[in-house]
Amino acid sequence: MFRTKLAYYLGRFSDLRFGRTLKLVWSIAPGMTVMVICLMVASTGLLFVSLYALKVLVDVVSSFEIGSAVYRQRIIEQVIIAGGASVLHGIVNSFSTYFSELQSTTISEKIDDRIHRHTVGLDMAYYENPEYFNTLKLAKEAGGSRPNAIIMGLINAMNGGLKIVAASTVIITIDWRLLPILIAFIVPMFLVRIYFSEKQNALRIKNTPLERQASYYGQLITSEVSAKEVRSYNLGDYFKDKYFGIRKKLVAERLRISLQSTFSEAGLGSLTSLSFFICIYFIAMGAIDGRVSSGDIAIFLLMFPMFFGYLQEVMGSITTVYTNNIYVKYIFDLFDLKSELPEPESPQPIPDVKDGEGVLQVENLNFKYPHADKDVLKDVSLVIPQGKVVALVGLNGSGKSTLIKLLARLYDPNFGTVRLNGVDITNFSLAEYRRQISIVFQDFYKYNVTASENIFLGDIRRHQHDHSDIVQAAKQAGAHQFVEEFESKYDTMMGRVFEGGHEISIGQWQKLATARAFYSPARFFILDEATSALDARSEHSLFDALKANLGNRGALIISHRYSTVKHADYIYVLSDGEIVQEGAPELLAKINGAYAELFKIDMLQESV
Ligand SMILES: Nc1ncnc2c1ncn2[C@@H]1O[C@H](COP(=O)(O)OP(=O)(O)OP(=O)(O)O)[C@@H](O)[C@H]1O
Repeated sequence: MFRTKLAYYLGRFSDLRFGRTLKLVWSIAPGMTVMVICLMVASTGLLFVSLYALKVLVDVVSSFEIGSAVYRQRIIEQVIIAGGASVLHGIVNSFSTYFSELQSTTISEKIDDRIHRHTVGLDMAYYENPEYFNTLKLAKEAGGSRPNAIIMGLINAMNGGLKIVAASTVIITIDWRLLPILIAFIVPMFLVRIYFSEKQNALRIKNTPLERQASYYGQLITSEVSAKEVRSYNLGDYFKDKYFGIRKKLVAERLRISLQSTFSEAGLGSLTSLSFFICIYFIAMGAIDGRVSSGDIAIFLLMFPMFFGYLQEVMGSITTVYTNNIYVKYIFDLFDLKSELPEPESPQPIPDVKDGEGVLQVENLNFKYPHADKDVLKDVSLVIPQGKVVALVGLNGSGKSTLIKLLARLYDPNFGTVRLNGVDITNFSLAEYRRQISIVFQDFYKYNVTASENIFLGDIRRHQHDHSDIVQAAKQAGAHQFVEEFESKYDTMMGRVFEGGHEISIGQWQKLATARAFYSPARFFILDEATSALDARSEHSLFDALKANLGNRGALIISHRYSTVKHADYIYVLSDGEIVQEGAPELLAKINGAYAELFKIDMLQESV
């Protein structure tokens, strides 16, 4: 039984990702790592020089001969060596601590940066997958400290090993039998610690989905996004109970293992005292036989707690390496995830066409969400020419927003093609293509930054905030007037998350999001219910501005409002993922089809 467990844990060691972790850390801070190792070795060396000088000092004192000048000289020498080495040890130790902290901070910041960079590069399909969120959570938790903890664990284990070798040499000179006694009593403690550390880690990993659930409920209680609903429906206690229900279960499981571990440690701890007295027995016998000097006894009494401490240091470091390795796996698992949207090896430039001839085109598109079982889009084809406003209408769930995600290349279709100016968009670099399309999403994001920056985010490649363009975009989107009314105008912080911020209405947020899209250099605008929160006058002005400033750009608008879509140049009607009708608005209004069915009531009201 014990052998099977041992084989299991040793097997887990062979699974360590030292190579990859070392490479990762080395690529980030090579010089600093060398420096930390050198300082640690120097500090250990100095400690033992000081200890050895002390032992010699005790031996010299115990072989005391009154009035001997040589004797006096030797005492002074040993005191100077021991004192000097001890002072230097303290200084080197302080620098070693500082450089270790510097190294670990640099490494965790850089790994955190890599995790964020990698995550941003992953495509939307991962956001459909709870497994991905588990990996991301564990990787983010691990990223800050664990790779460095492995390296520090390895360095500490080496350093502790050095100290043990040095201390063993001293102990062996007293009586060689002391060493196997000490080791035999301490190794079981090491194995027990690894065993419980493994148990705690396995529990953490098993409970990650539950932890995510608990933190989701925690967020519902504390986040500003849910604050209104939680209060108006009195959901605070309801979610709090769910949150604490899960937390209670998680804490109870963790504490149960901690208690088992405490019992085992208490039992094994008494073995340590036993080992001390067995050693004392051998030393006392040695003293009677004249093999052990007073210096030996003094140094053993000094050495025993130190030796025990070093062994613990090594055991602790190996446990640290072992534990952290389990979590580091998730960083590498995350780094190994690749975007499933292929980028061409040599991307084509976006083709320029004559004014007014550019076109964004969808051909026979079929699409099913990953993990879903039915097609959301079926054989969809449509054309958005430059200089025109095209509308896409349909009932809730008919597939309009999904089509936009494909136009933004957040997903690739299962079948069919999206073309820009005649070229399949998979031939362009993803970033370059996405620059051609600016979208106001139905669930656009409210950035708590200044009004100016909210718009600037539409084209961050312009290195400096081009204020006149920002104002122009705000005017087109109808945002200029309300921004100008703030004391700090465009420098006013939006939202209430940060000091001095101003909350604005949902319609005003929507105008800022639309200004962001207008600020971008895109050739096509896509507005997914971008006017849903606008009052009738603002909506009318927005479309006037859109048409007036469209120039050679094309626009696709999605709306459930007749007042919006009736001004489009061309309309597509989507029903259950299929285009069921298309044509000019006035034409469709006359035909008794899906379009007329959608806007029957609006049309009637208008004709009254
Ligand atoms: N991430 C997803 N994974 C699986 N199915 C999805 C996902 N997002 C949307 N769907 C499904 O795809 C279908 C189309 O959704 P979509 O959001 O495109 O509709 P829509 O026409 O934009 O609706 P609305 O007018 O309500 O905005 C719906 O049946 C929806 O349940």
